[in-house]
Amino acid sequence: MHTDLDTDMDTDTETTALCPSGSHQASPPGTPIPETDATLLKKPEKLLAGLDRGGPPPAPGAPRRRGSMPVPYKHQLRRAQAIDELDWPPQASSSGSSDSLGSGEAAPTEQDGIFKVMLVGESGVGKSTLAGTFGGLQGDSAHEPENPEDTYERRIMVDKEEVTLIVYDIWEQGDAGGWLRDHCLQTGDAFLIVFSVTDRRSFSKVPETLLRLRAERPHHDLPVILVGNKSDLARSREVSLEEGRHLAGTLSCKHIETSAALHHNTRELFEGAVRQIRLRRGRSRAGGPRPEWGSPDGPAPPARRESLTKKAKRFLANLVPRNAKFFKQRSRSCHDLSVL
Ligand SMILES: Nc1nc2c(ncn2[C@@H]2O[C@H](COP(=O)(O)OP(=O)(O)OP(=O)(O)O)[C@@H](O)[C@H]2O)c(=O)[nH]1
Repeated sequence: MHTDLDTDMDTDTETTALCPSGSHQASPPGTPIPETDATLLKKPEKLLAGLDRGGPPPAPGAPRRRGSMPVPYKHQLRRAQAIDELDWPPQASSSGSSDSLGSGEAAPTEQDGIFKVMLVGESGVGKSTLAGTFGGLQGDSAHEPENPEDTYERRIMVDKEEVTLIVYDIWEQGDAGGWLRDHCLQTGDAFLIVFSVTDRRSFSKVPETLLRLRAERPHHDLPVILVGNKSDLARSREVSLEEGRHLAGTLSCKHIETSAALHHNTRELFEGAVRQIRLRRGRSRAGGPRPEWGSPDGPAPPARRESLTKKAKRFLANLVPRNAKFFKQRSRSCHDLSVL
């Protein structure tokens, strides 16, 4: 059982700094900052603003969102969906700000300092609790936060560089979540697919979620981290560490186990997500070495006419690298979030 509270993001002022809401100014190193300084985006408008920050202008001809449309807030999702599905068609995959990450285009903008991380996964695996630990709430398995938020924004130091990390906990299960789920998949710079190590079903859903993600953003080299949460519940464990790592290796993802309740590895997780995004941004800016088209790390080949069956076959083949040596390398490093 892990009880290493040193990993608590909120207590480490040496590498983690917060700033007052909206100011985005770095705090001097070592300055203790109260939890309330974490920027909590409470208003739905802010959720949208965060999602769209630095995003592209709407595509010409795309229908504008009506002012009367209910905001896409977790708790208003059913209403939003009932209004009009066409109100927000998914953006063309090549146009999103995040989408340029894996395209190999060097376009450094202010967006470079903003990292959008999406928590996805089955219900009850601990997404909100993880988000809460990032946002400065106490992860306590005995108490649900009274007003859990959906989005948390903080300025943090990662490898001596300050970044704005926005963590979204907006993933919804079932039909009701369709609209927001699609937007979530289109917007994230990195994805944390959370499962509970005490719930094998949540683990078995991981490949499906990843397939969906990669299908949604086929041209992009998206960082994905499989997060085995609730590692503190040793006696109820149904998924071993090895199984988690093996799946991550097979799917060419990263893997980490966390306990949101004990704040174990939560800081490593969020900092690791930032590093994974940075590594890809750096690679695309440096112009190489880029992964080959169609490799699990790389973008898909340029558009060409291809039958659906061929596309599906190519997509599935990409999930499991053919080269055994490559596969071994990937498997070995899946738990190291500071390397590609
Ligand atoms: N023991 C333990 N309990 C946890 C941990 N993380 C979350 N929980 C508990 O698991 C339950 C579900 O956690 P949530 O954070 O609500 O899970 P979720 O994935 O956000 O669930 P949905 O909102 O339904 O999608 C809560 O009772 C949490 O307190 C953990 O690391 N260890």
